[in-house]
Amino acid sequence: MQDAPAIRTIRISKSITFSASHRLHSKSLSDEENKKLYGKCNNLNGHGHNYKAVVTLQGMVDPITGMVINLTDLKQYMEKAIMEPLDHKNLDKDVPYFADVVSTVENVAVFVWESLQKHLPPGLLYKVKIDETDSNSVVYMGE
Ligand SMILES: Nc1nc2c(c(=O)[nH]1)N=C([C@H](O)[C@H](O)COP(=O)(O)OP(=O)(O)OP(=O)(O)O)CN2
Ligand SMILES: [Zn+2]
Repeated sequence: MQDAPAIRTIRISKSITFSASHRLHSKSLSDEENKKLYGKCNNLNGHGHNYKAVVTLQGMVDPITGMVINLTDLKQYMEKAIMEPLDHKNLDKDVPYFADVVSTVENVAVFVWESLQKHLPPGLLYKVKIDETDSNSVVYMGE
């Protein structure tokens, strides 16, 4: 008799890049306070980034398919949840979520998490990492 196959938990990641412009500005602060806090990032013209989003899922490896998720399917979910709403957008003007939420990289990560939760099969999302520049990045795990 054969042993039952081990049920293993794996974390699997896929990354994409998207380009977007934004301006750091809080509606809860005066213009002067905004300028003092955000400096050049509060300039009216805004500025752009090539963001990188790394999405990590955690789940069981299906013993039949050998997969936690088909990475081709994950790519489609990321297109819907990340590329469609954010790529080549002005975050503050084009994305309703950021109308009253400051478009920091922290809040971009929360947006991406919440958007993915609407598109992915339940219970799989583990971690979202957003690189805003080569030197600035955040990790959000839904806490
Ligand atoms: N907590 C946060 N602080 C800042 C954010 C942010 O999203 N969260 N964003 C900015 C700016 O928008 C900008 O994206 C980054 O600014 P900065 O790090 O000063 O960028 P530089 O390219 O000039 O920095 P280097 O480290 O020299 O690459 C600011 N703060
Ligand atoms: Zn910025």
